[in-house]
Amino acid sequence: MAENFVCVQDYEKYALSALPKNALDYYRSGAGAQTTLADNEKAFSRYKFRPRFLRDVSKRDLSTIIQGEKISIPIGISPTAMQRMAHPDGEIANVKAAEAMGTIYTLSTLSTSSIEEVAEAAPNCIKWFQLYIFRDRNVTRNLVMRAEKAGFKALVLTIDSPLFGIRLLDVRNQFTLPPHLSLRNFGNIAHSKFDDSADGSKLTAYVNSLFDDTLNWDDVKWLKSITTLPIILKGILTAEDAYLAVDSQVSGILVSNHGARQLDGTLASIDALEEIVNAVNGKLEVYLDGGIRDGTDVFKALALGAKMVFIGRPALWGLTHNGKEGVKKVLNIIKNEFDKALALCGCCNVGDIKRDMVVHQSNNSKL
Ligand SMILES: Cc1cc2nc3c(=O)[nH]c(=O)nc-3n(C[C@H](O)[C@H](O)[C@H](O)COP(=O)(O)O)c2cc1C
Ligand SMILES: CCCCCCC(=O)C(=O)O
Repeated sequence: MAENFVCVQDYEKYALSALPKNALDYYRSGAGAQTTLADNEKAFSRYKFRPRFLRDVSKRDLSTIIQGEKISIPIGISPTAMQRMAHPDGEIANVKAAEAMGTIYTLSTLSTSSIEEVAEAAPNCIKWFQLYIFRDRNVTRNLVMRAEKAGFKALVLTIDSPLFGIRLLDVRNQFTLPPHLSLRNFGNIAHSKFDDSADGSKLTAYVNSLFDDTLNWDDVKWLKSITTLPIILKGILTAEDAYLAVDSQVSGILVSNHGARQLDGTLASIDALEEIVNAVNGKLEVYLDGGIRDGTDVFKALALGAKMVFIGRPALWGLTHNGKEGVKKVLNIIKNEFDKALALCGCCNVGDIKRDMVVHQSNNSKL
């Protein structure tokens, strides 16, 4: 019963019991030994609050401005591929939930609903389109043109995936897309299906055959030259790359380790955040995803300098339970927890959140 679901973990537990193994393992797994997967969540608990009191927190406002657009909560949806494995309505349910909550939805290139279907389902949602760069640049160019035409407001270029991370569960399961589903952005062309004769994960074979592992900063320039949409670089984990992002005049950085699915052993994304925030020094907006499971995590990320956060798996768990309503409920749970954390730290809005309201447990004398 959804009424008994009071936290993200309740939805996760349900998904673990309800999803077929092929889909569940694909959604939940991380790369290699999955140390970063665990750390993405655990790392948040190493940051402690320094709450302020006696500040009248009776009137609160959770809204914020992102890329010039007002959103109701600083919690959006990150791109996750193939959402119809979780629920028959897949991306359509997810984007409608984001629309109902007044926040941003990011559609994956590898979606099981097309750009146009998603745009039509939620015309009032602020939608971003996540891009992978294909060897055949015309494929990517065509996706960009379609996203622009369909009213998407930004392009999220994933830079951490020139090739596919090793996810052992997918290799063992020989992961593939169920036969009734396809990658809907590619119509009937070969790109819409995996090659089932390949060994191991069929997604690995797909990516290796079509994605461009020569991806480099010139491709960012190229992308800028073919679009007027703001470009967000997803996957930056170091100050060095953050400086290059500023130089390349993109509009934002999403600090992310791809939900720990690409390279095991990177920093948890919350631990990488501050170095990047300091490097960009306000020259572009910085966001974070990875391991957000609770509204207190949202507060900590904002205190460390993120303008907003995004969730990947929690939305998939909500979707698995009951489509749009499940995702809405997950967003509402995190929203409510964030609202309480805000008030209990002495803040009325996101602008009140200050760096010194959070301290790393290893560093509590050096604020
Ligand atoms: C099942 C799954 C599929 C994903 N697919 C994509 C994708 O297509 N493009 C992309 O840039 N990131 C993808 N990601 C990474 C997410 O955008 C995001 O970075 C990550 O899920 C955030 O971590 P979280 O799941 O702990 O919230 C995927 C993640 C998962 C779990
Ligand atoms: C090169 C990585 C492509 C992975 C495609 C989907 C995705 O991002 C994920 O499974 O994670």
